[in-house]
Amino acid sequence: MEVVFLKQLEIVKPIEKNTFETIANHEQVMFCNDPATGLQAIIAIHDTTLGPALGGTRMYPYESVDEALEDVLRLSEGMTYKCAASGLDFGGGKAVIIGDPKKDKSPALFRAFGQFVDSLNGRFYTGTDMGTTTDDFVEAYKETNFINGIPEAYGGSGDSSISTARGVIHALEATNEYLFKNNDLGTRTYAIQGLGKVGYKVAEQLLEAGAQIYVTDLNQDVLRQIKTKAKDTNGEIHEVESNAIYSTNADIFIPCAMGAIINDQTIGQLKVRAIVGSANNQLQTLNHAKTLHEKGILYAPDYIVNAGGLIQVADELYGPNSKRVLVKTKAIYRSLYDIYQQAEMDAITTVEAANRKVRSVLDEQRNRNNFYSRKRRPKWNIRE
Ligand SMILES: NC(=O)C1=CN([C@@H]2O[C@H](COP(=O)(O)OP(=O)(O)OC[C@H]3O[C@@H](n4cnc5c(N)ncnc54)[C@H](O)[C@@H]3O)[C@@H](O)[C@H]2O)C=CC1
Ligand SMILES: O=C(O)CCC(=O)C(=O)O
Repeated sequence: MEVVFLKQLEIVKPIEKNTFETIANHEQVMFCNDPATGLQAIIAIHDTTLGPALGGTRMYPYESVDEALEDVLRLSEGMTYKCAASGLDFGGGKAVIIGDPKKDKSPALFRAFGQFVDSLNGRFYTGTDMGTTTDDFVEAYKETNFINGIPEAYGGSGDSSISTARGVIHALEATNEYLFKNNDLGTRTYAIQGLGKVGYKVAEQLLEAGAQIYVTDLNQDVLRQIKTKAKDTNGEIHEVESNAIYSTNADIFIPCAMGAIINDQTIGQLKVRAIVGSANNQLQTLNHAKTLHEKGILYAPDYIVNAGGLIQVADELYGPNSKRVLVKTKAIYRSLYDIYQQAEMDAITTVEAANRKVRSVLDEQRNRNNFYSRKRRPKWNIRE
């Protein structure tokens, strides 16, 4: 027996310390592999202090597993902050599927993904993000109840990007009020990067308010559509080249595409007074918040601005109620305005002011997580 035991020990690989160091801030990371459908996905659960992890699933043609892992770790951590700052009883999680959303999708792939989500038995709820749509999650929903942001016809609350865009609009109003003492959207100019599910709706609402907007997207179809739309409004639209968006002479930059776009290469080009967008993880590093502060550019922390969709999909688990979602999304205005004021008062960056708020919410819940409180956590209306 002893020999067998030793032999077993010999074949056990040494613990890959670096992998654990990489995920050191996270509670759990799950690699999902289904050769039959080609599914390769990573689910990251950052922190469940406030409740089960919640966060969308992104599909993107990552060049390597390391790149996908880095993205999902950053995104899931951001969700912990977003849930805490929005006063939601959920923790931070996110998933990424490695693949090209234009070529690699199939109903079977999303059903397989749904099975992996189900295996977490309610530790993780998910729905759409960049590269995925509500239709994809109708497939996943066939395999698990832990899906949100599905169409109304399936008992869900529908497209969450509508609420995200609404939240961005409230954040723009709060920023205009803070900077210009006038929250009228139509009197300002805006540079929008990305006219996808969120950016397009923001652009539409700004045009309807009579604003002048500069837009860029890699997709020519959406550019054509928004220009046609502009003709029916009092607004004005100008298309700019992809990289020229950073140096556009506008009042506010609205990033609605990829993360890490505020970096050493772009920061020096910015001419705007503020950055207020939906993209997750806009700052490449925390140091970039300091640089923006020093340059006098007001930065609206992304996880405050883009919380509308999260508010909607989290609310769905109490039974969809669009009026309640509207009220909660409107609170983004006050929350952001308070962060601007707090940062000014304490002479800190807006990111630090928002992070302090998050830390106090998490600490408060940790104190409450005692022997008695565990049983009293909210019960969600999970669809059968
Ligand atoms: N959909 C939602 O409700 C939420 C989205 N977000 C974040 O907001 C951002 C946008 O999300 P969605 O609109 O859902 O994504 P989407 O995939 O529908 O749209 C992204 C758009 O950006 C364009 N794009 C990509 N790279 C670009 C570049 N370099 N220059 C210009 N345009 C570029 C794409 O062509 C596409 O039209 C993402 O960072 C996402 O994580 C955050 C919270 C909720
Ligand atoms: O907006 C959603 O559908 C889910 C929330 C989320 O993943 C996000 O806010 O990034």
